[in-house]
Amino acid sequence: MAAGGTKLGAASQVWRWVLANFGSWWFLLGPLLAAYAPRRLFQTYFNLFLRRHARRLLNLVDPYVSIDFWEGPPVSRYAALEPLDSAIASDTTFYEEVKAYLSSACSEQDARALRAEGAKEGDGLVLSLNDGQDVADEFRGATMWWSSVPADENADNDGRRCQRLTFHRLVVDEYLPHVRRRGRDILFANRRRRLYTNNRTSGYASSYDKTWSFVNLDHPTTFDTLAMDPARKKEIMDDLDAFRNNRDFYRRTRKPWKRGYLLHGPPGTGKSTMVAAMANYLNYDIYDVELTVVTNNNDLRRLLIQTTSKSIIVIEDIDCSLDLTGKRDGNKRKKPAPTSPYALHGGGSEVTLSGLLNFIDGLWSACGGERLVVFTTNHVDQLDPALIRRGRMDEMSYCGFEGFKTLAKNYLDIHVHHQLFAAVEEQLKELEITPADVAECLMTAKRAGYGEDAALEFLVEDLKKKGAVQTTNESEADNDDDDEYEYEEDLTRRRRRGLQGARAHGCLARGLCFVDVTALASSKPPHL
Ligand SMILES: Nc1ncnc2c1ncn2[C@@H]1O[C@H](COP(=O)(O)OP(=O)(O)OP(=O)(O)O)[C@@H](O)[C@H]1O
Ligand SMILES: [Mg+2]
Repeated sequence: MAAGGTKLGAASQVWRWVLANFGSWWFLLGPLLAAYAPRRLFQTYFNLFLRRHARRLLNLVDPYVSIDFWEGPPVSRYAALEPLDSAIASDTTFYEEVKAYLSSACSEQDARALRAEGAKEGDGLVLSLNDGQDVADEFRGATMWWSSVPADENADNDGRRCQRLTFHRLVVDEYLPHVRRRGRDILFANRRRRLYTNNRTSGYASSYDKTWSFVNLDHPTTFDTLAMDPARKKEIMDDLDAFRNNRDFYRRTRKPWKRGYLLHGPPGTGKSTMVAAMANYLNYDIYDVELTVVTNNNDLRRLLIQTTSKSIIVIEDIDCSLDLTGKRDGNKRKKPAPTSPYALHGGGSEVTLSGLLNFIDGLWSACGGERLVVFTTNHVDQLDPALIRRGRMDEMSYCGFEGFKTLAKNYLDIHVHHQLFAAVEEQLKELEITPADVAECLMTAKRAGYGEDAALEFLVEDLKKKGAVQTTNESEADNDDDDEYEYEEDLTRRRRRGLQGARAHGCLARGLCFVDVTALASSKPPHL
């Protein structure tokens, strides 16, 4: 934004006012003409002749045009200049985008009379021009003038307010999309984030069905409080940054702007926590898709098409919700058990993983959205390798010593080294334990009112006990492996073992891994 816009504009403002009102000077003749000519004749004369000539004269000397942006639904033809690819675009108007854009202009300018309003969502303040004020905005070397039109000038428009842009007509096609994008970013940053969940679908599309319900998202987890190896954490954050900042790359390569993750690991290793950290880091909404209440691929399509940009679409426990064989030749799912949620629809859900991936690739190639798709599972080995080419896979041992240090900071407020850390490190080397279990242990110590030393001693003792249980469980597991392989039985058995192991004894944690679901993100920015 150019500084000193009001000074620069004073002379030219007067001159523009004179020119802009030139046509209406002829109106001074109005009373005379009205006295001696019939009223209709006078009006025709005024409209067809004087105004047209005044306009021509004005065009000769003034290369500027102006556009008014009215409060309310979009009124300018420029509203359709680019696709509505923002989460807030669907429920905001061009006027609001302009106002948000000008709020940043106003705070940088020396405009003297501003109007402050609370943002529609969130706790932010939106500053806007007070009536009669103006600011100048510098864009690619050209100056744009914004002014707030006084309410009484808009008497014929239901008292709605209006922001007026005066500009050189050559730059409008680039400038207005820039204003919209920047305005949307500001509105987006000020909004309250949401956690959406899908409602049960009826099996046939109806305009009365409410597809998504939401609550405000207020999850405290950030990457700072996430217990994992710092180097891996940084890699993931860099990956997210690269995704967010590579809009042009995705546009240039005609790839849908999306990225897929598969988070897998035993219960309690932090998969859901990671999704919350991602949402907080990117400032995205979360769409938590419950596939078991989606009847078929049509309903799924309807669901996904209503998600907005800048969002994370999460499908938890795909091993429990989808046909994981990846077969593309029809529905190969086993007949659901009577107690299964699929049975609720009579014929069972027809949604398949391959159908989902195909749809996501196909449809979202057509809409330029900014979306992360995250799958979670406890049984990654059940996925068809053809569906998941492991372009990038980081395995992390869940509660490594570095992860533990984060938990010690979160739960015991220990920010520097402690003498008992060495003992904890020693135990963690021997033991595969989930952060959830370490966190639970520290919480127990906290609830008992232990100080730092006592809490860490309690943890070391607990880890020793869990180490002993883990050794026993592992030898049992070796015996189990000799059994004949049966998918259904194995799934149940391993789930039971996983719950007992990870939740009760903290064992068998092999770590959360990040795998690119390359069917979702078949093209990556070159630097990744
Ligand atoms: N890496 C971690 N960092 C910090 N806290 C963690 C981490 N992992 C787990 N926790 C704690 O354990 C709790 C359970 O973790 P979470 O629900 O994310 O596990 P999950 O892997 O999604 O388990 P499930 O497979 O059962 O869904 C969380 O509320 C959090 O407090
Ligand atoms: Mg979870």
